[in-house]
Amino acid sequence: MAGFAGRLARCWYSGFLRSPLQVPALGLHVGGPAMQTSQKDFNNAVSQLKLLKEDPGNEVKLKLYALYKQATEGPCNVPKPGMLDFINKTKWDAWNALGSLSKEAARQNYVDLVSKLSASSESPSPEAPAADRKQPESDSLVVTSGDGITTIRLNRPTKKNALTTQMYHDIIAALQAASKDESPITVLTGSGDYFCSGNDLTNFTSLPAGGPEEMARSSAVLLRDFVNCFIDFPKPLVAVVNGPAVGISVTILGLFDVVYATDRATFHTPFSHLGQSPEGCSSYTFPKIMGSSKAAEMLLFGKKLTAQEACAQGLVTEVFPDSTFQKEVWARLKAYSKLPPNAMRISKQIIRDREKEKLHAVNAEESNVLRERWLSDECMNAIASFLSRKSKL
Ligand SMILES: CCCC/C=C/CC(=O)SCCNC(=O)CCNC(=O)[C@H](O)C(C)(C)COP(=O)(O)OP(=O)(O)OC[C@H]1O[C@@H](n2cnc3c(N)ncnc32)[C@H](O)[C@@H]1OP(=O)(O)O
Repeated sequence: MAGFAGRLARCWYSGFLRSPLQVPALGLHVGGPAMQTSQKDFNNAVSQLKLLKEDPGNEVKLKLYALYKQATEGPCNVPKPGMLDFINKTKWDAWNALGSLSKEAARQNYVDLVSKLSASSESPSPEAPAADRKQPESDSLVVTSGDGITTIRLNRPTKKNALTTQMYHDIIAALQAASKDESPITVLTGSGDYFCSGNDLTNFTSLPAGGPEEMARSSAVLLRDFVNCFIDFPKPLVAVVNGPAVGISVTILGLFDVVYATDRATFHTPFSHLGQSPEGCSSYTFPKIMGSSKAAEMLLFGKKLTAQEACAQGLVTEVFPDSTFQKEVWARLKAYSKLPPNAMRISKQIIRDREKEKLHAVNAEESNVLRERWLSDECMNAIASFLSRKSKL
């Protein structure tokens, strides 16, 4: 709570929402006779917001921001921030989208929203955490164990399973727990039609107090820690690639033991398009797996591979028809999970251990290079462009 309240106190929020049209689309009051919210109710709601136990997420915070500005200052009449100032531009867009909504209606909507948030943050969690496993902090990751398999499922299908900062932390924790649990095999997969669309590009818009440099520094540390967990994972690690994969969800595949893919999957690392550079040890594993020129076509030019192509180049172990993918893959993994677990661990160790030191060094170097890249104009422009919906990769 201290973190969230602290951030609110600092300025309210530095997050992001792409479409300003979502604000009026949320069923908020637009005027009419039932406006009875007093200034006191509004002030109480402002104070109540600081007591929320959970961060309500960027979209809600943006809505709150717009309503607060409309309630206190009326319709937006300040100049629109420049195109590259994308955080302030998005805040401006959200406020501006409220149009001529009256101050009273904005106050009412603000109070209603805070009251809804307070009620949901007080209700008990519907699922008790499993006794033997710390559950992920967010619903965007689901970890289950059964039939000798621990499954880590990316569960943010409406955002194509893009990885939020919280999800990186949750995956690290899930891998650490899985490395010690009873299941002989660990699987990473996704919910919905995508495996994963890579790093959530809005991660870069929540600027900490230390500004972009601090954001780049902490992201580089997080990236290094995240990838290290894959390098060090001691048991058979299998990717069940249920759909297209982008960015870091492709690069880390070089650190998996086996990769099964549906024939709908594609593999795409648009780093140059984003003004970024390779991570996940791909600058080392991809040339080893597919040869340097095929690796360069993916990592430099962002060539998108079909599942069949990725299989031909050794990144994917086997491709299955989408109609039978889940059935075939899980049946096979269930059978593999009955093999003697110690033999599998030791075999993995002997295959992977001599590479570990090199992989850690590569990971550290890639993370450092990316730290610089994230501060470059090329990268900032590419992210601004994605967020303002001008480009799709
Ligand atoms: C701290 C560690 C940092 C590690 C760094 C890693 C580098 C990378 O991973 S680079 C790769 C980053 N990923 C991308 O550039 C992909 C961006 N997304 C897209 O190009 C497209 O969304 C898509 C091709 C993946 C899917 O296109 P499609 O038309 O099918 O669906 P959309 O309408 O675009 O997407 C639905 C929904 O999901 C949001 N979304 C998808 N991917 C991302 C993402 N990576 N970051 C943030 N949001 C994403 C998309 O904006 C849509 O949201 P709305 O419904 O709210 O508009």
